[in-house]
Amino acid sequence: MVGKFISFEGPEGAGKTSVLKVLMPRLQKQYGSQLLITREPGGTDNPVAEAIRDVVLSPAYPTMDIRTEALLYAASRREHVQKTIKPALAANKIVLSDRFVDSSIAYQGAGRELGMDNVRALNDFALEGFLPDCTVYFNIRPEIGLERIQAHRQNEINRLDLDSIEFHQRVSAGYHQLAQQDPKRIVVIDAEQPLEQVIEDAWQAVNRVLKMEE
Ligand SMILES: Nc1ncnc2c1ncn2[C@@H]1O[C@H](COP(=O)(O)OP(=O)(O)OP(=O)(O)O)[C@@H](O)[C@H]1O
Ligand SMILES: Cc1cn([C@H]2C[C@H](O)[C@@H](COP(=O)(O)O)O2)c(=O)[nH]c1=O
Repeated sequence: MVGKFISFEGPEGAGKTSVLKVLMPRLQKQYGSQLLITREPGGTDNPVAEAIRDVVLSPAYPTMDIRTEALLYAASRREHVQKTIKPALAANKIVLSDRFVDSSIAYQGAGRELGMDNVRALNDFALEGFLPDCTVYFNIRPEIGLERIQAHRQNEINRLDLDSIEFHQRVSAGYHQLAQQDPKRIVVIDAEQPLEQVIEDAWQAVNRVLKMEE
């Protein structure tokens, strides 16, 4: 098996974490220690990236400058790629990340209106051309995702969950633009379906990539 890097993307409450919880044991059964599940901001066993996560998601800094925020995400991603993702791929592991660079282009570029191309350029500096082999995009109307979060997660709302519906609509439009621009990499699944069906669609998308070079 050759190393593969897959990212999950989508607006708040799209179901990425719920799906990962189910896919993780299935994939572990098949690939054992060759599987690495990670997330952004931050990253598995990556203290620097996790420290940046604590700052960038903290509700303690509601007035953080939006360029500072974009730079922090990119810095955390650089550390994640260099110290966690690339070494795992070099060891032929499968790396599955809950969010990656498309989150920055959609949230900071489109949502915060820094410009998708500007945020892409910032991240090009951090990533030096590195991208996932496949990105599974959980497509959901932002209102539905936010409703799910409000219903289930009253106690763990982060700073971005508190942004306006207009912000989340711009994020969603940004993701749609990304999916149109890169249909070979970004697989769109309907995240408004019942969870069991979303799990199945994500499973198919992941397996399509993993089976390619077996
Ligand atoms: N297909 C679904 N139908 C109904 N409810 C769902 C579905 N998928 C997830 N949920 C519920 O929606 C809430 C948010 O799901 P989850 O945390 O998995 O989303 P997420 O994409 O990881 O969100 P975030 O990026 O904001 O952390 C959870 O309470 C979960 O139980
Ligand atoms: C990687 C990344 C993330 N974000 C935002 C998106 C979410 O609101 C939070 C992450 O928490 P979740 O539980 O995964 O939803 O961070 C962002 O704005 N930009 C990024 O690059």
